[in-house]
Order: sequence, then structure tokens, then C-alpha cells
Amino acid sequence: MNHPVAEAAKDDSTYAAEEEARGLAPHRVGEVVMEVRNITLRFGGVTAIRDISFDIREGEIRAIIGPNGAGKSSMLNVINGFYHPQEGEIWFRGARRRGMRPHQIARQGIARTFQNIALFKGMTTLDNIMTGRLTKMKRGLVWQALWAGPAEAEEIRHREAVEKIIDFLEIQHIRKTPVGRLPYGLQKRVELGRALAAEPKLLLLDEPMAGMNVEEKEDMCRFILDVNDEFGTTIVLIEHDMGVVMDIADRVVVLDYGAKIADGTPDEVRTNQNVIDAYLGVPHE
Ligand SMILES: Nc1ncnc2c1ncn2[C@@H]1O[C@H](COP(=O)(O)OP(=O)(O)OP(=O)(O)O)[C@@H](O)[C@H]1O
Repeated sequence: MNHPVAEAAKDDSTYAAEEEARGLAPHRVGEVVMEVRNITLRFGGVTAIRDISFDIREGEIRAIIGPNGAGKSSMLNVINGFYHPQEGEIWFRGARRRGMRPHQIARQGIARTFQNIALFKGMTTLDNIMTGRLTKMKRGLVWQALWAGPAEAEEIRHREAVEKIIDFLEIQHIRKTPVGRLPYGLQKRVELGRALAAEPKLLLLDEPMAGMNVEEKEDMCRFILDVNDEFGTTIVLIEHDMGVVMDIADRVVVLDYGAKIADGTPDEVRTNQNVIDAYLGVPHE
């Protein structure tokens, strides 16, 4: 079987030119890092995802959109290993994934945020972001407890990394505040910080703007674009706010009733009749 990444790489010379013609930023977007191939996921009698394929390219912002129940969160859960699809393949950085658990996938450089914030509400911003470093910690709890030389040095490195993220996300003023006391928009930002603490290569964001006011959305958009720009992080984003998707995504895959109905640039999907019908609720055959 042909390797999907190798196959896709063949197209790279022409891809940059195509991208430019389609209004994408060719300097940022590189080769395929993840290939989702013919994924089908069922929960008992419910088929949440039906034979879906798409790719994710290095450095791009890839949006997954679709009406409620379309299968977006399920897809994200397949990508980060929470769900194991009955059919299909996931290829990441040239290797086919087989039966990996979420923590192993996290160690490969895939981090995510959740639709409903999943922070430790009683812990401070600083400590919550620190938990994001767990996948990067080498020394076990005994070393930490002993506060022995190597563990101490490692702890200092982790603290420095966390402080950089706190600066980057402009949340110095709440570093000692328990996150349960923070307004919703700031909690979402802390959750982004925790995901960034893992220094992900691929960052999965499940509705990062949900429940935010206009100003908070603008801030979050800016941080997502900055993460992408400054760290070169590839981002997969589920979002209901079409304005946001059209503004920040390089490419958009559209799901409806568990199937892929469109895939292309924001302009391409915006004018796609299947997409318009899906959002207007035109009944299916
Ligand atoms: N754990 C589960 N058990 C059973 N059915 C599930 C489960 N998770 C999702 N589903 C079903 O799979 C389908 C797709 O759900 P999913 O949450 O992935 O959609 P979504 O596009 O993320 O929706 P929303 O925009 O409302 O969050 C739905 O019919 C849903 O009821």
C-alpha cells in the first residue's frame, strides 16, 4: 500500500503554487502531518462518523465545522485517541497509528482543549498550566519529593516554560488566582495555556470561543493566530462561529450527519451548495 504521507509529499512542489492561487499562506503550510483515512465510528446503533477522510498539513489552521451532532467532537476524539474507530486508519508523521492510548498520543505532541472547560477549579492558573507539563516530565514522584538535584533542575525548567506561556497569553495578573473564580473567557485562555505547556506539534481546540462575548472572541482569535505564527503549531479547530472560521482557518472540512460534505478553503466551502443546505437544514435523501 502506498504511504499516504509519501503520496501527499509528491504534490508539495505544486501545492505551494496552488495554495498561493487559492489565497492561502504558502510560507506557513507544509507537508501532510496527519492523514485521516476512511474513518467510521459507531456507538452501538449510532454511526457518529461515516467513512471520513481528510489530511492536515504542517503549520495550517484546519477547521472542522458542521451542524449539531455532525460528528465533529467524535472526530477530534478519534484524532487524540479517546475513541477507537471500527474502521479506517490514522497516519501521523509517516506512521500508522495502532491501538495507542491517549497519553501515548499526547507524548507524540498532540494536545487538546475541551468543549466544556476541563481545568482543576480549585487550583491556581499557574498550577493548572503546570499540569500541562506532565507529559514532558522525566523525573518521577520520588525524585520530586526528594527535591534532589536533577529533579530540582527539571522543575526549574518547567517553571520557566510555564512562565513564558503566562506572559504569552497575558495572564500574569491571574497567575495565583484559583481558576474557578475566573470569568469564563479567562478560563478558556488558561485551558489554552495548559495545552500549550505540552509544547504540542498538533493542537486540537474544541470550540475555543463557545460562550464568549465579542471581545473575548477577538482575544482568543489573536492568541490562536499568534500560537500558529510564533510556534508554528498546527491547529485543528472545531468552531460554530462562522465568522471566526472564515477569518482564521486555512482549510475547512465540513461534516453533516457523520459524513464529509465539503473540504476546501473558507471561500470554497462558503459557496458550496451542500454546505448551505446542511446549515439551512434541507432534508437528506
Ligand atoms: N459517547 C457517545 N455515545 C453514544 N453516542 C454518541 C457518543 N458521542 C457522540 N454520540 C453521537 O454521535 C453523533 C455525533 O456526535 P458529536 O458530539 O461528535 O457531534 P458534534 O458535531 O460534535 O455535535 P455538537 O456540535 O452538538 O457538539 C451524535 O448523534 C451523538 O449523539
